[in-house]
Amino acid sequence: IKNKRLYELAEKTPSVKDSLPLIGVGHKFLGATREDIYKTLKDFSYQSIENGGLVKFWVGPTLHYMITDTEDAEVILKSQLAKTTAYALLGSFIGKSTLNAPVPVWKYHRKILMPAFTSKMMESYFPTFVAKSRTLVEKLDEQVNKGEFQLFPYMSAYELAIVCETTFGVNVNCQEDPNHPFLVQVEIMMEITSERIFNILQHPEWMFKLSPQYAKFCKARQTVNEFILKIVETKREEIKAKRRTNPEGKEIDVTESKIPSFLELVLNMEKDIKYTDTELMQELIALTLAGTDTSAISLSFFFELMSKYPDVQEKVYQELHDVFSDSTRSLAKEDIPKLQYLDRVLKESLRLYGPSALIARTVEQETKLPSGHTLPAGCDADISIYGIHRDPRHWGPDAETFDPDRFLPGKYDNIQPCSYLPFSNGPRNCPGYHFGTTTLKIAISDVLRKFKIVAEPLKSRVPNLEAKFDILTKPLHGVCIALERRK
Ligand code: HEM
Repeated sequence: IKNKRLYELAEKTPSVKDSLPLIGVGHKFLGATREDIYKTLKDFSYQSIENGGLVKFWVGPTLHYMITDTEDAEVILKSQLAKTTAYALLGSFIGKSTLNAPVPVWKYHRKILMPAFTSKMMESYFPTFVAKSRTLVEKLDEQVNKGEFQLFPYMSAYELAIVCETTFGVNVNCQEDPNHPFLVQVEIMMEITSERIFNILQHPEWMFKLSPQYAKFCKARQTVNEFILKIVETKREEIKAKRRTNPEGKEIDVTESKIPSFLELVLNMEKDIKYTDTELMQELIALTLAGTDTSAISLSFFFELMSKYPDVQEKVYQELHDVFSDSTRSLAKEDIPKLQYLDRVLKESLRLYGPSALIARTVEQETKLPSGHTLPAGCDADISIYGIHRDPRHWGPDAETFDPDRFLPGKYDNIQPCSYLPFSNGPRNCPGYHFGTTTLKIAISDVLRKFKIVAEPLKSRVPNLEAKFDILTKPLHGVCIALERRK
């Protein structure tokens, strides 16, 4: 009786195929591998496109809508800010932080976080981005002419080094070891949690505790927590050492002239900011996850595409050569607008293989959508970025084709705002957009000037790269490429 309205409205929308009474599509997820989950979500996205942008499915008692209509997506992303149970499960390691917190907590966290992403901060981060990219090139150089190797760990270590030094103000030397324990253990937690999201039997904490993965999860969480706590302690000590008492007996920070990192800002204002030690640790883990994995995946898919399409790689290289000539200097801020082709290739790579294939919101108030459908309060609205980025209505009949020139000025100008969503949209969009794209462009410009990325080229312009659902979309078997040094 309580859910009468929900059932009434659900009846009005077509369902995905193969839905069963009571369990809905639960059977498709139970015991499924992360590759199977990715395939099922892809399949639902295509069914949503075929149905004009919206399709429903039940996972047990929870009603979901898979949305690929861009105007509907915009309304949801701008009006519904609460995240779903799936994000709450991330709470086992990030508590209630910016990424997944309920709306009132999120508002507070986001306000504290945003000063770390101003353009002044971005400028202050630039030298760190460049230094870490140089180290990345040095590390990759060790792999030249040694055959195929896994690229992803190098990309993760590069992005982790950047996040730690810029937002925490600490150099963690993780590029020395691409299999850094923090990165390995974070991956384990993400794997276990993504399987848990689609296994409703493991949603209650006590059931999860009985599962065989729980011990492995706890061990991984401990390593990650210790890594972050050590950073906080190091920083606290540094700040203490730099504080002096002025003649009026007031404590002053002698590092005032330097732009403080996010962590320094928080620790300097500890009396005003209401974070407990655990909350601060969890917020930092969330920030590290949000900043490291997304960018590392984006870079890995980008380089994989370059290995599959050598002609595109060559054009990127030619453009870099036109801008830098034979100089070995790194990218400067002023070079970015000159690299128009690189920008198009990166946009196209993020369209087809962005790290977020799906974002979800809980619909808290009944919402009428521009398409005419009404979503009931209490359902989950799943915005399929995967589907929106491949919908022929926005991207034409060749939507699946890898074609950077679809982003040429003139062609791209008329695209609707929510047709391109690698960084989401609305108040809970990605605050790290500039940060992320700048780290990507610096690494790409350094790596592609120094090396040719080699793998078996693809004959088809439809890449069909294999992927899996690990909360984010990751390459199924990593990215295996070889490197040749350019003359
Ligand atoms: C290519 C790189 C990146 C991509 C594609 C990306 C994508 C996204 C997307 C799609 C969301 C929305 C998630 C959702 O609604 O469920 C998001 C949120 C977020 N991202 Fe990024 N991101 C990237 C880099 C970064 C970086 C470098 C940082 C920080 C250093 C960052 C910090 C965050 C945070 C804190 C949120 C949560 C925002 C909120 O809920 O208010 N991201 N990102």
